[in-house]
Amino acid sequence: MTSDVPTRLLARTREVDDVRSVLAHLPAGADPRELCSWVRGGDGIVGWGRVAGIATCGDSRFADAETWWRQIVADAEVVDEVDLVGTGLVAFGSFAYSSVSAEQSVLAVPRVILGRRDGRSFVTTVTTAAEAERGRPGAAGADVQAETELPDPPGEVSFADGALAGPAWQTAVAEAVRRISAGELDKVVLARDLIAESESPIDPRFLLERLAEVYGTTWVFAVDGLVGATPEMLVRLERGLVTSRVLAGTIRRTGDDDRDLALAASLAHSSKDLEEHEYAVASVADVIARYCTSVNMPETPFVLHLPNVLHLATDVAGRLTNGASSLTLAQALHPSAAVCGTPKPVADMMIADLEHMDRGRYAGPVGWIDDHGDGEWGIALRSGALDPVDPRRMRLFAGCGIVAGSDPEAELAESDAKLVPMRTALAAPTRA
Ligand SMILES: C=C(O[C@@H]1C=C(C(=O)O)C=C[C@H]1O)C(=O)O
Repeated sequence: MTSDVPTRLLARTREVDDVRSVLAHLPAGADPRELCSWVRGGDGIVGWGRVAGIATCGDSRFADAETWWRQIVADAEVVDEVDLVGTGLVAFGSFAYSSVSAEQSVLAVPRVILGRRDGRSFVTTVTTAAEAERGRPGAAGADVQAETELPDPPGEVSFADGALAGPAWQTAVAEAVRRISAGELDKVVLARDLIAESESPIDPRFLLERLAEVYGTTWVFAVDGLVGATPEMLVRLERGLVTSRVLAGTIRRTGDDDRDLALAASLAHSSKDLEEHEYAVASVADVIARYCTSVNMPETPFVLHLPNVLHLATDVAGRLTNGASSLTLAQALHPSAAVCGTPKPVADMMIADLEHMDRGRYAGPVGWIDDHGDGEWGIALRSGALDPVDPRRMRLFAGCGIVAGSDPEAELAESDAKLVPMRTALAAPTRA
């Protein structure tokens, strides 16, 4: 575990003239790994620079981050003149899927956070007390920079198989179906990766802009080089209200609206997809019920329309009873059956056995937490991880829930559809 605990953080949030787009203000030339984003449909927060952070791994990764954050908050001086979601002292975070992952989980406090909500914009500046004593500007309130130039595209991009080529991954899916039919487990989510290689370094700002343009109903995120547009909210905690959006059960869109409507109706009645969905909802509802009263869980899912796919979706809500933070809730909910399976321990072993890769931070919680413990943690799906050494390389991921009725060829096609957001953000038109 590495953490740089500065003396004491000073944070100040103030209202600024409404910015058209927070993403457009991410500065060019900043360290790409220090760019942070959590934006949906024009609202959200972005950050840059890093004033404090922790990197940790293993079983204790969530607890390490939570302990560190509590200390930072306890020592900090926060002046929040705005009091909206995302104001005050905020850390962005991204956690490895597995406790045995080689990848570090991170929580980072940017030097500047720019946010927008319901037409109001704000900026939070953070410095250390030591810097403030030396007269470094920051907490006193830096001006919001002008919108930056549109970032450069990464040029020609090629895609290569990651751990498993398509046919080998289909064999893994077939083996999972066999084990499910033999009664070893009910559901497992199997993922695959693709390696993207571009002509020039990949600027996360370019990807974020493109993802936000097309996938406006998703949460467009970046934390420490992990970039994506997730439609799945693991947990949001806002003033005691806990909400979660569970997705599982997917159909690819055709591009023909009439046909897509018919597909949506068939998805809502597909017993294979409804079964897959039920496992995921049960895994989330069980945990929410442990932390909340007044749990609200609709009996039937709705169909969520995204530009590339349709998902079965259920929104679960409850009122927090015990003062847990959003990060504690994320830890308790991770991994849900939407990205792991049922029962979890068997599914996790099967994932390690059949995927032949380290998921890194893909499918782990990604989001932010504030000084009250409120925050939003999505599941890092439809995403890619910038290579820490080579800025022209990125690893893209996609996975599918496998149940007894799954067909390996259809699952491969579904995983391809889930790779579309990142592939098209990187390069248009895509080429294999
Ligand atoms: C695992 C992924 O997506 C998850 C799996 C789904 C499914 O199998 O139907 C749907 C949404 C997500 O919960 C992914 O996008 O990589």
